[in-house]
Amino acid sequence: MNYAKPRIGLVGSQGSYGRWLRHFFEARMGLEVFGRDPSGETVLSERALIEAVDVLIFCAPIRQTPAVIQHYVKHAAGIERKQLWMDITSIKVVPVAAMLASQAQVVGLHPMSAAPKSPTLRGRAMVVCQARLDTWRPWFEQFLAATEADCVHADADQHDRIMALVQGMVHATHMAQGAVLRELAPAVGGLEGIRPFSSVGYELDSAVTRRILASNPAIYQDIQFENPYVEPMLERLAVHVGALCELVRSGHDTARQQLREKLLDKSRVYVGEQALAEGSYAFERLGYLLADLREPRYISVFLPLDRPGSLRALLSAFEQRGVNLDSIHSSRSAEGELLFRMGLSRDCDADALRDAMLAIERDGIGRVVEAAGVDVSSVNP
Ligand SMILES: NC(=O)c1ccc[n+]([C@@H]2O[C@H](COP(=O)([O-])OP(=O)(O)OC[C@H]3O[C@@H](n4cnc5c(N)ncnc54)[C@H](O)[C@@H]3O)[C@@H](O)[C@H]2O)c1
Ligand SMILES: O=C(O)C(=O)C[C@]1(C(=O)O)C=C[C@@H](O)C=C1
Repeated sequence: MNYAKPRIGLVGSQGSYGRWLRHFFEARMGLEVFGRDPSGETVLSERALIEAVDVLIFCAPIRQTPAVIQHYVKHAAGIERKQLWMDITSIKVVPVAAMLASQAQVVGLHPMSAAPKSPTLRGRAMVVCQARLDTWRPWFEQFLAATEADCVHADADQHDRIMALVQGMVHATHMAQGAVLRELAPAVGGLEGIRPFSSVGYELDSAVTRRILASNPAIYQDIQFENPYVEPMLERLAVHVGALCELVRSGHDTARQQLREKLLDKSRVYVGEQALAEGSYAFERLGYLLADLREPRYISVFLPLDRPGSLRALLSAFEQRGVNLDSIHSSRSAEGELLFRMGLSRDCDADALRDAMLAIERDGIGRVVEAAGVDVSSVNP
């Protein structure tokens, strides 16, 4: 076993996380990566893949993963004894138990986001279920540090119970919102007709719903069906929505009182004052952020030089020309490129802005990626 520079095997190497992990291990950790995937990477047989690697990672679809792992356990037949096997499945009990049937050391992982466009998992949580870890521990610690994820340790059962709430409940309620919108929105102008009426809450929920609908449907299907703690959660959800419907239908003052007690007062006490205040403030801050991002006058600039002072140089290009900025956010393009997005005040002078944009390009401060809401058509960055 090469504990210092292990060879990595990816089962499901052509999928969205498989491709991200390959790049991560090669570019961030300098490791050699081998893969197998029925859609496009079949040079190595299962057995040949196991023989070629020190660390094997399962990143296959949720529903298929337990059977895929069992298949690899059978093919390995003991040669995996000194290896480390891991998986990144959104469910943990069954895949981890399947890996434990091998003789390898075993860790279950669950990154709490889709494969990011960034090279690491910085700022995202990752659940770590250390099931059988011994000689691989030092390398494993290095690996976790390299991911830059906010790691939280749990056993597999605790993970699945918590995910019924963090994922099962959030996905279920938003899939239901999608279905209700599909049924009721057409009568009130459709989604475009509703948009100008948005509250912050609607905008946030609508973003979650659209994210789910835009993503791989198998993930959302499998999380509902494969996590055994989801069904009891759905029952509670149905009880509360059903009860609310009954209360509203009855329309009595006592029903109003019951709504307040059951769905507001009791939960308010449960959440506690401090968490309520923090959540309420987070909502307000997201509201300001959404307002800034909705601002129709803005420019987005990519700063190629990641070094102290480059933001100051950018800002001084505006300052020197008297261009007033309403907001500034570091953000990412849809392709994952780090950008500074600056909201421009309503009285922004187009000539001064054009001049600032030319200076940003000419002086090598940055690249203007987008300019909107002010006519700067004569600029040719
Ligand atoms: N996408 C997310 O948001 C996300 C987040 C965290 C964890 N995960 C987990 O990562 C895993 C992969 O998700 P993804 O988004 O990359 O899915 P994906 O569908 O993009 O990729 C899965 C890959 O597995 C391959 N595959 C199918 N059967 C296989 C087999 N028998 N052997 C080897 N490969 C096989 C498929 O061809 C596909 O390329 C899932 O278990 C999922 O729960 C996904
Ligand atoms: O789309 C995203 O970025 C997600 O966070 C996807 C999401 C989720 O919605 O919980 C979906 C499945 C994975 O197990 C982890 C995260």
